Amino acid sequence: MLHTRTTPADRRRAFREQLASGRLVRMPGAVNPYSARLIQEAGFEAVYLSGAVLAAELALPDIGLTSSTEIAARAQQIARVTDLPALIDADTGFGEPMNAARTVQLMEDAGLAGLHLEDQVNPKRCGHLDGKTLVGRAEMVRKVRAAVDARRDPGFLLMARTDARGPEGLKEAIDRAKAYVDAGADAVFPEALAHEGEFEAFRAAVDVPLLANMTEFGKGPLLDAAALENLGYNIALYPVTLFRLAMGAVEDGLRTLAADGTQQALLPRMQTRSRLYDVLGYEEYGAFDSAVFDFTLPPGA
Ligand SMILES: C[C@](O)(C(=O)O)[C@H](CC(=O)O)C(=O)O
Ligand SMILES: [Mg+2]
Repeated sequence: MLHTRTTPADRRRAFREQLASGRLVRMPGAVNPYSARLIQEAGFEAVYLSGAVLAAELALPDIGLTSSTEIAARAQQIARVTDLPALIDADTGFGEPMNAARTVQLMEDAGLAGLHLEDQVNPKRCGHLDGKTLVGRAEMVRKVRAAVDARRDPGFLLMARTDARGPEGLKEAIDRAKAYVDAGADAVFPEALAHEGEFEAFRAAVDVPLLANMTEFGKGPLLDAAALENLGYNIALYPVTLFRLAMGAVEDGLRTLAADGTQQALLPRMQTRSRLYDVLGYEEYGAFDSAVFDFTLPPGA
């Protein structure tokens, strides 16, 4: 009811334990606080806050237009309603190393379990597009060091993402990942690996927990959870999956509503009123005031 019963420290500890367990952490991207509760209820281990989704929900492309304070505010709303650890996509850290340092503290304060920073220049782009440009390795190392220095809770996970595979090849991606780990990154996100063999090579070369980005319509294969666990990956990321599903349903629904002049045909595809109230824990609010839950819903509602 109302909010989570766990503290950010509890969730950071749980996340570290999950990553050390050798079991795959399945991490769908939330589209809003409500969907974070659905992710938890469906039995997933962690929640992601995707930069692409945070931008798209503001009807913006994923090119680094959102600000750190803007996404921290959204992150706090999401972290507040789930007991799952939440990892946020902090893009390039929103500027120079000192901006990345401030971003770390904002995300700690938002109650998240960790963040990732990537080595693209600004304006950045989706990691699965062509034409990416990277900052120099030394500059990204400075950014990672600044993030590590700024972190106040050692439980907060700092993940480095390298976008090098596309523009510079697998070897450069591995070398950069190692440099970022030496600079203090706790985990690595190798973006846009092309096939299973590359996932394997990356795992063999890098010693820290690894994230596998299973984004749809991208450059890589959609490996299933069993395959990723066998490959030794620690996190399976489904960053934009719920957003794409939800928006697909919204578009279909709008077409039907416009064509039929009524939403009658859509009812079987809708979440019902009673299911909505279940997810919200509506009934439990009667513990504060019995008058808030003293009604019955009609059958089928
Ligand atoms: C993971 C990602 O950074 C995101 O913002 O969710 C994106 C996902 C996408 O655009 O499909 C990325 O891979 O760059
Ligand atoms: Mg992103």
